[in-house]
Amino acid sequence: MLIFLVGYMGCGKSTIGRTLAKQLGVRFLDMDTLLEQRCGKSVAEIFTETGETGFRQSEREVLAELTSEREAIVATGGGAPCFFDNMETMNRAGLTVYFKMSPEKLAGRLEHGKAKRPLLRDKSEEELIGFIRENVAKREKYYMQAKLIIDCDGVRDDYIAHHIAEYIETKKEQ
Ligand SMILES: Nc1ncnc2c1ncn2[C@@H]1O[C@H](COP(=O)(O)OP(=O)(O)OP(=O)(O)O)[C@@H](O)[C@H]1O
Ligand SMILES: O=C(O)C1=C[C@@H](O)[C@@H](O)[C@H](O)C1
Ligand SMILES: [Mg+2]
Repeated sequence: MLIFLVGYMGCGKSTIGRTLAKQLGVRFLDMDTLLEQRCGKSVAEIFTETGETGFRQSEREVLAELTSEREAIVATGGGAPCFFDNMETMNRAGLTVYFKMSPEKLAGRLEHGKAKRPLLRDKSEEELIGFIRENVAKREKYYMQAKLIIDCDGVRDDYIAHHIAEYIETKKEQ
């Protein structure tokens, strides 16, 4: 099965995705990493050199290539589902899972990881929570189109991984 993990920056797509892929014995792919390899630049450099428009275009191309994978866990870019018809593309190609997390929790996690994330890097500590609140509110209509929605606030990573594994099992039985 091809599984796309979606959600805001910091919700744990890469961390949990890697663990889950190991558990299920399938490949783990990270869209941001694939994009960096393809462009030979970091996400931050791609934003600086081509703007967000260029970044979203490359992101879309990476996603198009990924849809031909048969079995993998994909940690998507935090904004990927919210541009073009990307969410529809993922829903057609496989299982989509939204890691839903409150802006307060996300801000706490992202305070120290701003440098690598171009949309956050110029935000002060005070601005961060407001920006995340507004941005999540705009994006949720896309994230909520995921086939499986997991409320991740106060939930341990291993439980989230277990929940997804169980969901896949029940789908196989149907
Ligand atoms: N269970 C956890 N508890 C606290 N912090 C965590 C937990 N899991 C991950 N983090 C931290 O949250 C940050 C984001 O985690 P991760 O990179 O997995 O998120 P992501 O959804 O892939 O984000 P992005 O879309 O920016 O790639 C990291 O700095 C990581 O150390
Ligand atoms: O939420 C976003 O728009 C982003 C999330 C990251 O995964 C990267 O794809 C990039 O920093 C943009
Ligand atoms: Mg990630």
